[in-house]
Amino acid sequence: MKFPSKGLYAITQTEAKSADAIIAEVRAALQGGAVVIQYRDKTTREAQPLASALLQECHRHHAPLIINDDIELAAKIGADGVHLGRDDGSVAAARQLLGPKAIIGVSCYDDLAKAIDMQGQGVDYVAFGRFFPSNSKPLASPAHITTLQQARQSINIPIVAIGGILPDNGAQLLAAGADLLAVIGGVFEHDPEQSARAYQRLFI
Ligand SMILES: Cc1ncc(COP(=O)(O)OP(=O)(O)O)c(N)n1
Ligand SMILES: Cc1ncsc1CCOP(=O)(O)O
Repeated sequence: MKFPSKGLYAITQTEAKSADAIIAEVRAALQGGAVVIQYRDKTTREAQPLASALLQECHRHHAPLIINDDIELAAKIGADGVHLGRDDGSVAAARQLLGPKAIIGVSCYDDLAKAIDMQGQGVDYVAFGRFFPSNSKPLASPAHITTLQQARQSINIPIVAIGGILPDNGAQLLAAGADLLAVIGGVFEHDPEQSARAYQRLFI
């Protein structure tokens, strides 16, 4: 499945939630208009059954499921792609295991040179952030809106912004050059369907 060129990229919140609750929340976010889902699980639960159920749910809504960190899990369940951070393995390894059609995204934090390098390595999107303080990842280091503006000039794959993004602070990131807004708390700490709708209105 192709990575969307714009829209809400919703990332699961998994701590202290049952698999059924996570599936129901993801379904609601998709109904509200999320165009991509990322399964991000820092718990010790057995990931494969939940990730497979989320993949089915995503495909019912024609949205790709991206697996955070874990290339092997993505391969095992046939996910649409993987998101790689600093310590999560190379783009080449992911491409080799997942194949030419897989979506590969990378965290570039506040580093435009890295994003340009990653684009050259054939990734499908680059992500910058965090732009605002994030309860979901309080120690994430800050990125500057000027980085998004510069990225817009030199990057021609989708640009994702992340970190503390709410319906009322997201528009400035889109104006600066982001194509997609990646969100955990703003969607999953509230009514996910209504929240997703509020983000979706930023893209109309
Ligand atoms: C879309 C998107 N952007 C950035 C991140 C952060 O990834 P990473 O730096 O690997 O940190 P963790 O998410 O693993 O804590 C992301 N997950 N998704
Ligand atoms: C995973 C990650 N990386 C940088 S900020 C962040 C968390 C984003 O979550 P929220 O939308 O709740 O701030």
